[in-house]
Amino acid sequence: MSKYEVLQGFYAVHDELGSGGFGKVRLATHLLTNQKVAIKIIDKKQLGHDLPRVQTEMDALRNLSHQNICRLYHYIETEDKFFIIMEYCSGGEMFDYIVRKERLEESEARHFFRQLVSAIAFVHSQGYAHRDLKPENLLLTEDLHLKLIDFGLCAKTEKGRIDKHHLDTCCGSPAYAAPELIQGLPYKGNEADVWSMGILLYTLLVGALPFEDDNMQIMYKKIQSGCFYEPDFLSPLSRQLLRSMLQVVPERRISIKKLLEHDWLNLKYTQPVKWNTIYDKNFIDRDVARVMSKYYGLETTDQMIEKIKEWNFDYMTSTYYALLHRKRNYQEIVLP
Ligand SMILES: CN(C)C[C@H]1CC[C@H](N2C(=O)N(C)Cc3cnc4ccc(-c5cc(Cl)c(O)c(Cl)c5)nc4c32)CC1
Repeated sequence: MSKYEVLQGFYAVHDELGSGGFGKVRLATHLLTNQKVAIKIIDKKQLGHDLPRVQTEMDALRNLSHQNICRLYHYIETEDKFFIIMEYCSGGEMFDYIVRKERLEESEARHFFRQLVSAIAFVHSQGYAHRDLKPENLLLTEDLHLKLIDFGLCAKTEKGRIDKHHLDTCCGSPAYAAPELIQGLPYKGNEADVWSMGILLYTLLVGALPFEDDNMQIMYKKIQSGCFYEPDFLSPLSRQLLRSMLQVVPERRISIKKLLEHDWLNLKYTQPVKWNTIYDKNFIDRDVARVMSKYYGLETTDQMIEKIKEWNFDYMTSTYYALLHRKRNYQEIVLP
C-alpha cells in the first residue's frame, strides 16, 4: 500500500533518487503510459517558513518550459504535502559525469555549456534568476541533454524593479556564489548567475573548483581576489572567457548577451546558441491527442487538443507529456 493516497491509480512510487532540505525525490511510474517520472515530495511541516520557496519553484517551473529545463508534468497539493511530478532524467547528475571523466575536452565542455547558457539566457529572458547554479543542479537525459533543476532559490527579477537582492536566503553553495553575494551586498540575480556559470565552466574544463579551501574564511578571500589557477592545458580563448565571467566587479562581468556571442562558445559551431524555447504551448501533437481523446471518451481529437491546451498540470498534462516522451523515443503511443 503506497503511503501516498493521492497518487493511487495514477503513479506507482519506487525508490528514492535523492533528497535535500525540501524533502525527497522518488522515482515513479506514470501508470497509464508506463513512463518513468520523478516525484519531488515536500512535507509542509518540514518546510516551516520555507513554504514560499515551493511556491517560487512551482511558479518558475510552470512558466519556464524549455528544452534544457526539467519539465513539470503534474502538481498536486494536499493538506500536508506537495507532489511535484517531473520528467525523469536517467543520465543522472552532471556532477557525477565530470567526476567520472575527471575533466572534459573543450569540445565536450562546449556541448554541455552551450545548453546551460541556453537555459539561463531563457530563464533571464523570462525575468527570473536561478541563483543556485552548481553541478548537482544539472541533470542529464539518456541522450546526454542537459536539464536544469531546483528553482527553489530562483527569484523573479521584475522588469524595471531594480533587482537588488540582499542575502535573503543563504543562496546556494558558497563555492559557486558570486563575491558580491557572499559579502551580503545588494546584488543582481542575473550577474550572480553569470559568475556561477563561470565556476561551472571551470569545473567542466579543469575538474576542480577555481576557489576552494577547507577554511571558509580563506575561501571567501580567494573568491574576493578573483585570482584562480589557469592550468597550461586551457586554451587562450577558454581562459579569456573564464576571466570575463569570473570578474569580481559585477559591472565588469560579461553579460549573458555577450556570452551568447563569445568565440569560445561558438568555436566549430555554425549556428549561434538557440536560447529561446523550442516548445510551443499552442502546438499539440495530434497523434498523442488522438490516442488520448479515445481514452478520455471525447468525440474528436480537436476537443482533446483544446482540453490539453488548458495546461492545468493535472493528470491530463502529465499523460500528454508522458506519451509525447514515448513518441520522441520512437516507442509506440498507446493507452490501455
Ligand atoms: C541534491 N539535490 C538537492 C536533490 C537531488 C534529488 C534527486 C535528483 N535526481 C538525482 O539525483 N538523480 C541521480 C536522478 C534524477 C532523475 N530525474 C530527476 C528529475 C528531476 C529532479 C529534480 C529534483 C529537484 Cl530537487 C528539483 O527541484 C527539480 Cl525541479 C527536479 N531530480 C531528478 C534526479 C537531483 C537533485
